[in-house]
Amino acid sequence: EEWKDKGAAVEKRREVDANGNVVVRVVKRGVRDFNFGRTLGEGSYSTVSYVLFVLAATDRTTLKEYAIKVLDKRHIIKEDKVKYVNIEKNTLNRLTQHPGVVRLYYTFQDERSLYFVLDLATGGELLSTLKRLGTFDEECSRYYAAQILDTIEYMHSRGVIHRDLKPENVLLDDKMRVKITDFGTAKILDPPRTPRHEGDPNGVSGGDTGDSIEESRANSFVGTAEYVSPELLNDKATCKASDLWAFGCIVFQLLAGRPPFKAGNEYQTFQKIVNLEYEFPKGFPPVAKDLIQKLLVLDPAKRLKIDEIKSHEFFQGVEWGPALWKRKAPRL
Ligand SMILES: Nc1ncnc2c1ncn2[C@@H]1O[C@H](COP(=O)(O)OP(=O)(O)OP(=O)(O)O)[C@@H](O)[C@H]1O
Ligand SMILES: O=C(O)C[C@H](Cc1nc2cc(Cl)cc(Cl)c2[nH]1)c1ccc(Cl)cc1
Repeated sequence: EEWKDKGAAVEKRREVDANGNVVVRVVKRGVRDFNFGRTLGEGSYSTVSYVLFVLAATDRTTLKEYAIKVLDKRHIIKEDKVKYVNIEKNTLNRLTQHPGVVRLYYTFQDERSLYFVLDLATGGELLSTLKRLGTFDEECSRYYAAQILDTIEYMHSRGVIHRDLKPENVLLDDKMRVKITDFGTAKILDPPRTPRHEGDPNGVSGGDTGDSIEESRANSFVGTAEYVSPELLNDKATCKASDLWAFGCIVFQLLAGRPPFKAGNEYQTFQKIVNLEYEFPKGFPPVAKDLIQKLLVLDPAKRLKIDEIKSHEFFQGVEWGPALWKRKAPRL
């Protein structure tokens, strides 16, 4: 069927030419500029998912490989998800300078679909690797946890709270390096319009701080049960520390092979979270246990900050910054 390409995206690239002059190359891309290949994944077609599928695709001009996420316009409008799509686009456009975030190159549309052209993460989901191996040893856990934490630090520095961090949303590239995805439910902390009252270390924004309807709708979002923070359950508030609660759950899960809070149904899982009901399996490494106990703290203001986590004994010997992304992934 002829895909009449309506809105090609335009990307401006600054390059240096043979004579050393900086030139700005305008790159226009649409559906017809790609050869579409294998299916990488299907949208979960759960309530939030408006994703039809994610396909591998090759740029016909540069032969570079991408992942192209195809969204169904009709479904988005019917499910009233326009806001999520535009949050995903705006968030990804703010997070372009870090190896740990799936990079967005172009967006375009035709009459039926919207397209996100993204980094291709050929290593699949961290969750799949974890399920295959059962648990990670300490060295592997440290490597993946460090890259995830470094990426969370970058997101927060750009005023973005992910709000749905979980092993399914941590993809791996061809060098088994972390690529965090799924920003449709992220929160962008725009510069405070009104002076926030003291004691808001992380700019907590909740339904009752007089947020606009839009924001309170965004706050009506609840992440994935096992990783939801107590503050979201108690007062519908999300803050940067909520991502660090999820981080604590992920570190636990890498070493234990299961998340700390898991019950027969969502309601029971939520009960365990707000009552901090979890226990470590026998033989759980004590240093990791100490770190997790300082992350899975009910009061978000009392949770370790990112700098304190980076200097925790669990990350002893980890070289933070660019070096972290140059080292070879430990053999799983
Ligand atoms: N950049 C990518 N590279 C490779 N595979 C990807 C990429 N983005 C997504 N996928 C695969 O496609 C699947 C669906 O994509 P995505 O998670 O964005 O949609 P979704 O509707 O949010 O799905 P879910 O709700 O299951 O997370 C993912 O589970 C992942 O396996
Ligand atoms: O910002 C842009 O580039 C323009 C559009 C904005 C936009 N146009 C839309 C049309 C529909 Cl039907 C639904 C949504 Cl969410 C839409 N969002 C756009 C196009 C593609 C993608 Cl992936 C996101 C947003």
